[in-house]
This record gives sequence, C-alpha cells and structure tokens, in this order.
Amino acid sequence: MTENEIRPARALWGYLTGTRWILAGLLALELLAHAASLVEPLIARWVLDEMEDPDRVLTPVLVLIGIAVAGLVLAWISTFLLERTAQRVVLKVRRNMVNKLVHTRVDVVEQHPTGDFLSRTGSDTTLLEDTATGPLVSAASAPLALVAALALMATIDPTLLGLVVLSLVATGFAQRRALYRVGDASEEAQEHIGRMTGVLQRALTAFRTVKASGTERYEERAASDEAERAYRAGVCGARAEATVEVVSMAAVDIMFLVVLALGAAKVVSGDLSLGDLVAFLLYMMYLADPIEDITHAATSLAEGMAAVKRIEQLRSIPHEEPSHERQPAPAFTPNGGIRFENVSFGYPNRPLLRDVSLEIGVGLTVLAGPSGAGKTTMLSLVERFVDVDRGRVTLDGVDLRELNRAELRRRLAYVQQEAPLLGDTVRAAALYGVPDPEHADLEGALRSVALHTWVAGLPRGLDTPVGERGVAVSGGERQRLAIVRALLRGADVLLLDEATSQLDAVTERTVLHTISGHARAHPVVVVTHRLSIARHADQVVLLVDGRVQAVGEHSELLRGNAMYRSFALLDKASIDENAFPARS
Ligand SMILES: Nc1ncnc2c1ncn2[C@@H]1O[C@H](COP(=O)(O)OP(=O)(O)OP(=O)(O)O)[C@@H](O)[C@H]1O
Repeated sequence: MTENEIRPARALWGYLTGTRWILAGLLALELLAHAASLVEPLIARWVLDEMEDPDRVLTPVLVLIGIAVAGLVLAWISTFLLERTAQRVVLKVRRNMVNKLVHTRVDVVEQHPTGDFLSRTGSDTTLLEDTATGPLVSAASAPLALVAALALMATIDPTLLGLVVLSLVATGFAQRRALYRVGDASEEAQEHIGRMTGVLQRALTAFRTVKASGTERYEERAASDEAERAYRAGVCGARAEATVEVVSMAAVDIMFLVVLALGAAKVVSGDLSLGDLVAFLLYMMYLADPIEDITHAATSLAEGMAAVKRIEQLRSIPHEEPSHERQPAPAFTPNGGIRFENVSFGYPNRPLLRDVSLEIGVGLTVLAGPSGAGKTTMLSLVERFVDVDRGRVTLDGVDLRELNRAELRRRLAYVQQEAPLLGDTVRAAALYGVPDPEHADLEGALRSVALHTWVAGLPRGLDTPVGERGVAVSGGERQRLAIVRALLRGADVLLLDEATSQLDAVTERTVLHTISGHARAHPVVVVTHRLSIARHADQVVLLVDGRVQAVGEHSELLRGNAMYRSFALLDKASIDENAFPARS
C-alpha cells in the first residue's frame, strides 16, 4: 500500500472513533450469521444421511429452520445498526467540516471556489455514508468467513480445495486494476460535481447579471459540461465496477463447474462419498456470499476512499486561531485607538501597503484615495483578516497579533463593502451578531439611519422576510440595516467600508450625522470615494498606491494636495457648504 492509500484509510479509521465498539459488535453479529450459514451444509448433510429414517430426519430439519430464522433476525439488527452507525459517522464528519470552514481564514475562503466547499461538505460526505460501516464490517468479516469455509472444505477434500484457492488468488489479481479505476473515477466524478456546483453557485449569486447579459446558455453549458464530465467519469467507474463484479461471478461459476466435474469423477471412482461432494458444493455456493461481500466492500471502499481524500483536503485547511494569542484583551480606554506603525503588507506576489504609519483615535477618520490603493486592506488588517508583513497594528497600544482574535473582533464593528445581510427577517438582519439583542435599542438605531418609516410600511414590520442575500431590500436599505447592526454591536471601534455609497443625498445626511455623533465617543473609520463625509472628519487620510500621501482635515487637504483637490472637485457635495450641515 502506498502512502496515498494509507492516509485516507487512517483518516477513515479516525472518523470511526466512538463507534468502533458498535462496529466490533456488528462484526461479531456478522460472524455469527456466517457461522450459521457455515453450519447449514453440515446439517444438510445430516438431513441427507438421515433421509431413510423419517423419525430421525425431523431434528436436523427443525435445526435448519431455527438457524434460518435466527439468521433473519440477526440480519435485521445488523442492517439497522450499520445504517445508524454510518449516519453517526457522517454527522460527525460534517460537523467537523463545518467547524473547519467557519473557523478558517478569510483569504482561504475567498480564494477557493465556494461550490467546491459545498460539494465536499454535501456530496462527498453522502458518498462516505455508503462506505463508513457496511463495507468496513464486510471487509473484516467476509475474509474470515471465507477462511472458515475453506478450512471446512479442507476437511472434505484438500485437492478440490487447492483448486478453489488458486482460482480465488487469480480472481483477486484480475480485479486489482479495475478496483483502482473505480477509486480514481469516483474521485474525478466528485471533482467535476464540485466544479458544477461552483458554476451554478456563481451564476445564481449574480443571477440578474446573467439574465441581463443574456449568458444563460453560457452558464448552462459551463454547468452541463461539468455534469457531463462527472457522468463520463461515473460511467468509467461503472465499467470498472461491472468488471470487478463479473470477474467474481465468473470465478464462482467456473470454480463450481470444475469442482462438480472433478468431484463427480471422484465419486464415481469411490474417492469421495456423495454426501461429501454435496457438502463441498454447498460450501462452494456458500463461498459466493463472502466473495460477493468482499467485491462490494472493495468497490465501495475504493469510492469511499476517494471521498475521504477530498474530505481530508477540506479538513486540512488552516484554522484561523494561532495558539500564542494572549487573552483577555486589555479594557478599552477612551484615549486609546488604532495605530498603524510602519506597516507593510502584500498579497501573494503583490506588494501593497508600504510603510504606513497612522494614528486613529476617537473621532472620525476618513480613508480616501483611488481605487485599489489599499483602503479595504487597511480595514482587513484591523479585523485581522490578514496580518502585517512588517511593522505592527495596535489597539490601545497592544499589538493585534497578541490579542485574542475573537475578543478583538468583539470590540470592532465592521460593515463590509457589499453590506450583505444575514438573517431571514429585517429584525434578524439588524440584530445579527449583536451580543445582547434583547436589550438592543433597535427602534432608536433604525430611526438614526432613517429606516423606521420604511420598517413601519413593511407588510410584517420587523418580521418581514428579507429574502436570500437580502435581495428583497434595496441597496440603500441594505447598507443602512448593516450600519444599524454595526451600531447595535456596542463595539469600541466602528469600521465602515463604502457603507453609504448607495444612499441618496438626503438619507446620507441623516446617516452621516449618526456616524459623526458616534465618532464623538469612539474611533470611527470610514472608507469612501464620496468625499461629502470628509468635511466632517477629524482627519482625512489620502492613500495612494499603498502609501499614506497626506493626512489632515478636509480643508487642509483641499488647499494643499492637488490629487485630493481633483477628487473633491469631482464630488461636488464635498465642497458644497449646503450639502449638509458642517461638523460643529
Ligand atoms: N485577497 C486578495 N488577494 C490578492 N489581491 C488582493 C486581495 N484583496 C485585494 N487585493 C488587491 O489589492 C489591491 C488593493 O485592494 P483594496 O480592496 O484594499 O483597495 P481599495 O483601495 O479598497 O479599492 P476600492 O476603492 O476599489 O475598494 C487591489 O489591487 C486588489 O486587487
């Protein structure tokens, strides 16, 4: 066995922790069932030997019936337990995968196709269900049953047994290659199913764009191409599986015929009694069962191992939380805040922030600058979605990398650029991630961003469904609901990434007042292209090409920085005194 085969086998063994005793019990039951079947030919011989005496034949017949009934009861119990155990194993693996996924790093999730994650968690684990218990028990019990049957056959006629063993070994060799093909084909099929899910997931997420671009056919083709590749791999696997099965069946048939011919000759020559030949042939027929079980177990395990490989790849994604983090975080002091100290950061093969130093205290800080300058990345560093390459970012003087990540994030409220809504209803979306939703002033927060009248007009008020991904809500409403959620978190620091970009001027004015009010007691960082808010900022940071080009008040930058002035001129509201009242 190569390391590539041993690793998934070891992983599968790991999944069985906690259910191994049940499996051992099931194995015992299975062996009992096999033992019962093994005794049957002996009793059949007993029946044949007693045929001439009707009084004595009744006992072996009754024993035969008793064994058959006991076999059926055992079969029911073991089938049920096998299924239940398989479900438990799959549940455990799914929980573990979900845990891995939600606790992994942001960059891992953002760089990996979502559909593939979904497919591994859903469809690969379903495949595991067929492997987790039944084939494993068969793989352990069937060979034992086979050996026991062979041992009993040896007591009848060693020459005939030699023939049978030879045939079995030859069969195993003939099936080997086909079994590898079953595993490879299954892995390939699952790979394509993952890609198909990815294509569909992407298309359905941007469904309006797909419709408006008239690209339904393109997306359809992309998804059905992947479905077809999965089908082709599946057919290839089915072919290999059929080969494995037929080789087994042929082996059993050929063995039976050869033994029958040779055995009959031996009976004629007087080397073997008729009863012995019948018993040997019954064992031959009995052998068909464990051989079929081994064949099924081998093909199921080949498919299961392919699924385990893909599950393990997902389970090996890195966890976000390094162990060295200190906890708890120091208490927030009003004079504290965030500080970037000579920070440099780059994405793989793409240097971005260069020697950024910046102090963000209580008050409103606006991060402005051209697209791609690194503004969102600066917020990502504060949230520790990514970590600095050089320098450090501190909160209240403590390096963020020394803080417990969960504790750090509890102290931050963040609205990401697309302001997605999570939660089924308006209420759930507004209270998502709020630590004490019972006591949150939802009404007041909605009023502060001018959403209260909108909510009052909804058919079911706060309990109105927002639709998947919040599509039943307009862009501006979504952004304001996201701001409500951030405000209600009661965090020390508020981070807003383009959170007002879809608001009309009047609504924006109300929201900016709320944000400015919040900034009187908290550090608030706003990333924006719309400089209307900059007039009210305590400091505006102009970030260009990953460097801080200028820091100052809006009016200072207007006077002293040509690039900022050109941005502001294009955004008339930022220099129009009447756009909304200036900061008092
Ligand atoms: N996860 C990532 N992996 C690789 N490159 C990234 C990643 N995230 C952002 N970038 C790149 O880093 C640069 C800065 O991105 P960032 O989102 O920080 O800019 P920004 O100033 O917020 O831009 P915008 O104003 O357009 O939102 C961009 O060129 C972007 O392509």
